Amino acid sequence: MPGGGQEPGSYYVGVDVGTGSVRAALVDQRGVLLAFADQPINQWEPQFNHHEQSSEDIWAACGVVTKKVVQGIDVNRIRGLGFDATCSLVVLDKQFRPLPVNHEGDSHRNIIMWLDHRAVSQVHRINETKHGVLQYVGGVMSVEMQAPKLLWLKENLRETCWDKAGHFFDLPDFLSWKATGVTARSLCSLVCKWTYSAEKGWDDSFWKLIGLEDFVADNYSKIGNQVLPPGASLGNGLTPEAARDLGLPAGIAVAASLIDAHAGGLGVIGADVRGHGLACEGQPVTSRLAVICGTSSCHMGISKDPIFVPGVWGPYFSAMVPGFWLNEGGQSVTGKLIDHVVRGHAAFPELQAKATARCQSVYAYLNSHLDLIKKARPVGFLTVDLHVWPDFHGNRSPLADLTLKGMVTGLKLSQDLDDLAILYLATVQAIAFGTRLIIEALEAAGHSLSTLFLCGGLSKNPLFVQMHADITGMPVVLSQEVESVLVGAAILGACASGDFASVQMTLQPSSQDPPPLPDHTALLNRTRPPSPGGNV
Ligand SMILES: Nc1ncnc2c1ncn2[C@@H]1O[C@H](COP(=O)(O)OP(=O)(O)O)[C@@H](O)[C@H]1O
Ligand SMILES: O=C(CO)[C@H](O)[C@H](O)COP(=O)(O)O
Repeated sequence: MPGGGQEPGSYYVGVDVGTGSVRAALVDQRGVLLAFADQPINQWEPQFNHHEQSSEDIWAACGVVTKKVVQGIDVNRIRGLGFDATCSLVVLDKQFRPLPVNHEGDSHRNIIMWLDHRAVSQVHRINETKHGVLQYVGGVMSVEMQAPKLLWLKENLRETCWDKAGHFFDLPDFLSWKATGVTARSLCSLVCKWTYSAEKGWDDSFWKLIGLEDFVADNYSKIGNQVLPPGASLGNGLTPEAARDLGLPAGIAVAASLIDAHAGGLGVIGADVRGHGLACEGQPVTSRLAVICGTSSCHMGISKDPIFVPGVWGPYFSAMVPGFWLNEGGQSVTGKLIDHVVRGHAAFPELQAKATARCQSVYAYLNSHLDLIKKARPVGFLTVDLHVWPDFHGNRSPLADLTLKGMVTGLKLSQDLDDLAILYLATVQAIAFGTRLIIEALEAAGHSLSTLFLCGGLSKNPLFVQMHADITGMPVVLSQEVESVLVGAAILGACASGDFASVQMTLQPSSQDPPPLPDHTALLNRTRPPSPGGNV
């Protein structure tokens, strides 16, 4: 992190709220991760395509992990705190108490999760308006964004939720409010999920046209009328109450947040790759595509000028890297799809027993099993007769069609461990081909990409990484620090503390010591796609 005026020995805390768990890290001023903790979080699926969480559960999990990562250190050296989270919708009443987002009236479940697809009719009507704001979400609004979910609440839970609601937050903004009492929203969440424009603000005509004129009438106080760039310092920092909840000192700087994919993008896209002979070395940062792979995969490409890519979210100005436009491609289920396919297979109990006996994860076992059965052929050739279409939860990009479903062709009557391993491989390949389609759409619209930077839980799977390199034909860079999303969150805390002037400063590779944050080393993988044997 060049040019930082930080005190020696300063620490920053990053908190990352993913779909399945909350993670925290203690990071030093060089971007080195000193401590890590995670804690699973609850999810409810009361009916098909309804996915809910609890903001109280999530806040409690934040406290568990932050207390763990600061154990045994001098907490007075902690200078800043940053949050990132999934782009789920949190609903609170006028006194900031949770409100139910379900027909059961269970106010503990007050979050409509990002992957919830209940608002199909609402998003269809929004897209039929062809309003100008849709140009900035790839031409088609996704059912996973907030406007259709808000309309669903108004049309379906008028008395129990809508009429009582005082505050609708994106989850990253809920966390920064909970920590500071400041209701300001991050430019990242409002631009990417709520149709806010960094240049023009809210568009009254959009909200009136879709039947949510209520927000215009109260000057957007329920969805945010104070907007700050990610990394900006909020109010007087951590409140005494939040400090007790999190086990951190009151008054430390707290940053305006980022969505999780954007924190991951920030954590990897500025990596210092000098000396590895990569195509992107010496090239502008716009030649890099960050791919954040967890429950979903998000493909983050930046540009100096706006690029309109049909079916790819954005262009969003300053939503991830200040001063740059962002296009965000995505696949709604990737980690979740692999888990679904593997766990649902008849041979899964056998796989689990064998992996446990070897003290391995099921994925490490499957990867070594594929090595055994590939015989003399490269692993990619095992799927010549088995193909997966991976849109089990619709297609986010570039087809932007939520009605699409998954498909498998080439099934046989046998269901043994070999079959499971090959189906798993075909699924991973199908996901990688989905990434290739997104890259092709980005490049057709004007992006010029040469290198992938992967992070997130799936980037710990060597087969997933290798298939992405093979199928896209691009080198893949993995960060030395595997928890790059958390490094992104900690960067926010470092900026809010004033130790670093801007988020952008942390991205400039420099020859000075200490090295830029994050402290990356490139791990390279360059292979060409196999011509036969490709999946799909
Ligand atoms: N070591 C690993 N090997 C293979 N897959 C992994 C590994 N670690 C995590 N994953 C996969 O990554 C996905 C979760 O990634 P994560 O970034 O934790 O998700 P989220 O942020 O959505 O909670 C899961 O599908 C999980 O199976
Ligand atoms: O829409 C997104 C980012 O814009 C993400 O898909 C969503 O936030 C979930 O992320 P994850 O898969 O890491 O849990």
